[in-house]
Amino acid sequence: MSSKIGLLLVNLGSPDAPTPAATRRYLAEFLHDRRVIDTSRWIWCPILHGIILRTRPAKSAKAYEKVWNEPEFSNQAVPVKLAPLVRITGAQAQALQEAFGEDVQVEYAMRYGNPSIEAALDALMEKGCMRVGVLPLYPQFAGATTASVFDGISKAIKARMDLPEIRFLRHYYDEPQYIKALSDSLTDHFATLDWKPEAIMASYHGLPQSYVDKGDPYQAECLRTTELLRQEMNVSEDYLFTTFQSRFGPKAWLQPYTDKTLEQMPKKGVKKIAVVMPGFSADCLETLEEIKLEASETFLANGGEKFTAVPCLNTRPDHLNFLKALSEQRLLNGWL
Ligand SMILES: C=CC1=C(C)c2cc3[nH]c(cc4nc(cc5[nH]c(cc1n2)c(C)c5CCC(=O)O)C(CCC(=O)O)=C4C)c(C)c3C=C
Ligand SMILES: [Fe+2]
Ligand SMILES: [Fe+2]
Repeated sequence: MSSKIGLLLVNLGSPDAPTPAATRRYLAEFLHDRRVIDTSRWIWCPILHGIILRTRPAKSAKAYEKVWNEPEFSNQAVPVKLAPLVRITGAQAQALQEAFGEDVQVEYAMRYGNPSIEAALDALMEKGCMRVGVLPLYPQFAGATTASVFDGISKAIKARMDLPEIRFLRHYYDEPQYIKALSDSLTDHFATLDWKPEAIMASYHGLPQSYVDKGDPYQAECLRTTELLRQEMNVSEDYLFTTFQSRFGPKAWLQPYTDKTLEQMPKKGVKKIAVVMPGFSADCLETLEEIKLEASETFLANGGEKFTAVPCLNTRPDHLNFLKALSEQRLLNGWL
């Protein structure tokens, strides 16, 4: 007898509330993941417990507070009291559920915090889904994100006597429909401006350089994403280029750094810039606070005149159509 089919969307996760206590719980789970921080626990745990978890939660909670209700949604069932990333991922899951109808049960989960992977898998199995496709919502593969979702799935099913059949998507950075949606999102966003960007910065979340040196394909996939977008838009390397944001700690991360590049651009004659963030499938702290609020200030304080952050693909119809086709073709094929 054929069982029901489940689709599980997974993204990174956020605190349950923009408070120091909730942010501390979230950061403690996140920053204990060896895929995220590979330093020996003898060295890392004293730093994490003694310094980071004492200082960063209050600072991060303030940052979350600034963007908690952004972007505003008017007509969705997912409550506004959730963080932007969780809310948008919930809205994506809801839209995909409506698009699939009875054929596929769609749930969403966060790698850290709530709703947990365990709860989402429980929900799918309770609905009788013994075939589950897992779609990590990271276009580019990284050990710290995609592989960590794989670990999260393994951990969630560890104590189960019975398992569903599970398929896992590794990345989708080079899918033509994704590149086209990015390009169209730029066109649509530029149509809302009364000025024309002189350059577009494609800013991706950073990663320690050492992870790439040990074989992580993330940097190459980010560079290729920008190249494909450049081809789609028919623009030059000077006009559309890659940088890496969200550096954490004293080690070298992937370069060029987004903030340092923004400081230099006005001196090089670029005074009007747009930033697109193709590595984020939903707006979150790193796009709304770090780029839309902080990076724009950096650019303007250094002689820039106009700055705009392009919204992530979020619940754009072309993004949802793409995620549906991607799931059908690369996860659920032969099951439907
Ligand atoms: C400390 C190491 C970190 C690595 C390595 C890292 C990789 C990485 N992260 C994302 C995507 C997101 N990260 C987000 C927040 C965030 N990231 C780190 C640290 C690392 N990320 C921290 C400590 C935080 C929390 C916020 C803070 O205190 O600064 C988010 C947003 C979460 C939200 O709630 O909105 C995303 C998304 C990728 C893609 C990646 C590697 C490629
Ligand atoms: Fe610890
Ligand atoms: Fe991160």
